[in-house]
Amino acid sequence: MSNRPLDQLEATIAARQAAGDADSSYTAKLLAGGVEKIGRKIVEEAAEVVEAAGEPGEPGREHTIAEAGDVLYHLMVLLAHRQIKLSDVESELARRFGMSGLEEKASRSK
Ligand SMILES: N=c1c2ncn([C@@H]3O[C@H](COP(=O)(O)OP(=O)(O)OP(=O)(O)O)[C@@H](O)[C@H]3O)c2ncn1[C@@H]1O[C@H](COP(=O)(O)O)[C@@H](O)[C@H]1O
Repeated sequence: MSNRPLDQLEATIAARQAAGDADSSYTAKLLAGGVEKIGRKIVEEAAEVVEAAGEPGEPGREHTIAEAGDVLYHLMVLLAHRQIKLSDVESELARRFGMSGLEEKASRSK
């Protein structure tokens, strides 16, 4: 098993999903709320990371790291809810390598 923190977090989320004990696990509680509850948290945390990124200096940088952690965690819970693996998202990102974001946007409007 990989010791990459994102892989370890994915495994923990999967274990909480399997146990389904919303009384002892925040992850299980979120999962029980479905797309609506998880999505609300992602939107909330996304706004917080953007706000933190606008804060100056090292405190702002540290705050941004903490809020980015919250966004990634909640996004991973949403992926687990939809039975999507981190590797599925990585494959999608790898597929885009070498493709300019501007070119991709232009190809969509053709
Ligand atoms: N990485 C995280 C993580 N990041 C953030 N959070 C939680 O996300 C919530 C952030 O929401 P807020 O700051 O808005 O706090 P809140 O107001 O209490 O949240 P709400 O009740 O409004 O949803 C807090 O409760 C945090 O504790 C996380 N909860 C869990 N994990 C990971 O998931 C693992 C399993 O956690 P449990 O499922 O709780 O056992 C943990 O060991 C961690 O590794």
